[in-house]
Amino acid sequence: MIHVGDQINADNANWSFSGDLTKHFDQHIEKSIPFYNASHELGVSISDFFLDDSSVCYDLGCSTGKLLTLLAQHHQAKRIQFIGIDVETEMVQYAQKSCQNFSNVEIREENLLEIELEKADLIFAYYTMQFIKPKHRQLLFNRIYQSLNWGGGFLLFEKVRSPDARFQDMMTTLYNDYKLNQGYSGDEIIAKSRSLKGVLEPFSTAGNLGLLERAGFVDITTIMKYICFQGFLAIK
Ligand SMILES: C[S@@+](CC[C@H](N)C(=O)[O-])C[C@H]1O[C@@H](n2cnc3c(N)ncnc32)[C@H](O)[C@@H]1O
Repeated sequence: MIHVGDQINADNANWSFSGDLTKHFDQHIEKSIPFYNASHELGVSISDFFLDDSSVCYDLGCSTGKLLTLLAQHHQAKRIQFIGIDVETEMVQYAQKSCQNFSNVEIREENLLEIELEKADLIFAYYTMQFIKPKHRQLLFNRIYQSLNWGGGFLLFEKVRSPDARFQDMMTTLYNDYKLNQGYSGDEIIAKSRSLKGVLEPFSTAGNLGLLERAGFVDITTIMKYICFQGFLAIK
């Protein structure tokens, strides 16, 4: 029997990266995040400044392994060790398949909150930290800083909140327009934002800079910004 409110509650605060989403994930994220492919391409170009033959490079929250395949292709001639980490079994299995032709790419099923990171020259976290509970987030930024070699880079892409309510209203409206233009219906947009309650928790630009600085980063720049999406490059 269906009770009043069942439908409303079905999509409330229950977003998950598991199950069927994996198969459509790349299409879904490309449609949902402006300049998503461009942000990957930029990351690959920037990696030239940090990676050499002996480097370790992490992709934290690697999902389907798309960025790792681009990186591994780009650096084919080098013996870089690429490590992707994701907590969702289906994502990990999908990523392992996508990356199976690259012997130097390893995908690990691990919770970022429970692992030790090896010394690395470059760490990517694209739209992942926003899913780490705020109470744990600083700890993870600290670990990222500690695991980087001196001169190593951290590429962080996040959805960001605005510095005040007027800007936030504008950005929400602009982003809703963007999603409508991408073919999402109003119902789909509302259902997704309801499902993300308490799961996706974006910080503002200043909030992210605070996390980076408290972790120890001094040299930080913005490499991309569009509506409510921002890419930061921090160098140790
Ligand atoms: C928005 S997706 C990341 C997209 C991906 N980085 C890309 O560039 O296409 C967020 C990913 O982070 C993973 N994730 C969330 N919390 C995690 C955690 N505690 N440990 C490991 N992975 C986590 C999710 O399973 C999901 O695959």
